[in-house]
Amino acid sequence: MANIPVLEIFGPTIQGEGMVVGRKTMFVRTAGCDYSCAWCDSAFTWDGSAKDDIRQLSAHEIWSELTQIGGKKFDHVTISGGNPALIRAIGELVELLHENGVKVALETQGSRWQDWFEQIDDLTISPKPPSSRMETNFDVLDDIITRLSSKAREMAPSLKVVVFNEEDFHYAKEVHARYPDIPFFVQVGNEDVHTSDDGELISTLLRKYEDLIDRVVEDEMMNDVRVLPQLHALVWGNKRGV
Ligand SMILES: C[S@@+](CC[C@H](N)C(=O)[O-])C[C@H]1O[C@@H](n2cnc3c(N)ncnc32)[C@H](O)[C@@H]1O
Ligand SMILES: Nc1nc2[nH]cc(C(=O)O)c2c(=O)[nH]1
Ligand code: SF4
Ligand SMILES: [Mg+2]
Repeated sequence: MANIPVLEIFGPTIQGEGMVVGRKTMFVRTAGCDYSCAWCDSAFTWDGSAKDDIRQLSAHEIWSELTQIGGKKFDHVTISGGNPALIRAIGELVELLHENGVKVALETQGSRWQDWFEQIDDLTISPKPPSSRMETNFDVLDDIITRLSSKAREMAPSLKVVVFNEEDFHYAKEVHARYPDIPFFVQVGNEDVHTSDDGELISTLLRKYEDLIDRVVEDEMMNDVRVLPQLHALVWGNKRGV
């Protein structure tokens, strides 16, 4: 059985972002990313700083740890990273979770396709705006969206763009216009992913949330859009494992 590089397994907590915000869930965070976003809040997954903490686990070992930590207090698991879409073996984990009656969400940036995407219940694709200093390959993204849209399934993907500035907002509008039928979310960017001053961070994030709401409210191209903060950041700041 192929192994999966894992950095964190935690929960139950709530999904703090996007299409199933507020949903009680466990998290599995994989190691490794094909991007290096300037403002990544999980840079330890790819910058080498946590390389000694990476564990190569089988799907069964991950399931066993999920139940050890979460007991019977969960029926939903979110796989994030890093970019979990780099790892083919996650297909086995998705299958195992489903066999156990657990729903599965995925967080990925839309730079790589995996056949197991079609099995994901809540799939969030988060293409990266200019402030990240990453370049979106729209050929790849078009292909992913086409494949997911052509499936007559209950599962529908969503798009989530993090916005830090005017240029990012413009990028978000382009992405929404390109895929008008995909549920679209804009998310407040956290500019200070290292501070432990929760009070200061939370008031800044709430101010930025209001700014982002204002932008969306005033823009006729952004009518069918949801605006969200990272709920977990408002509750726990930059704390890891929540
Ligand atoms: C750490 S990423 C891991 C999954 C995948 N690599 C991706 O980027 O979609 C999880 C989510 O956090 C978002 N994110 C990362 N850093 C952020 C920050 N500083 N502020 C707001 N959202 C951030 C990403 O855009 C993504 O939607
Ligand atoms: N509570 C909580 N919600 C989240 N939504 C996306 C997360 C991520 O890091 O991918 C995340 C996370 O790390 N914690
Ligand atoms: S794609 Fe996701 S994990 Fe990778 S660097 Fe960007 S935000 Fe971080
Ligand atoms: Mg996070």
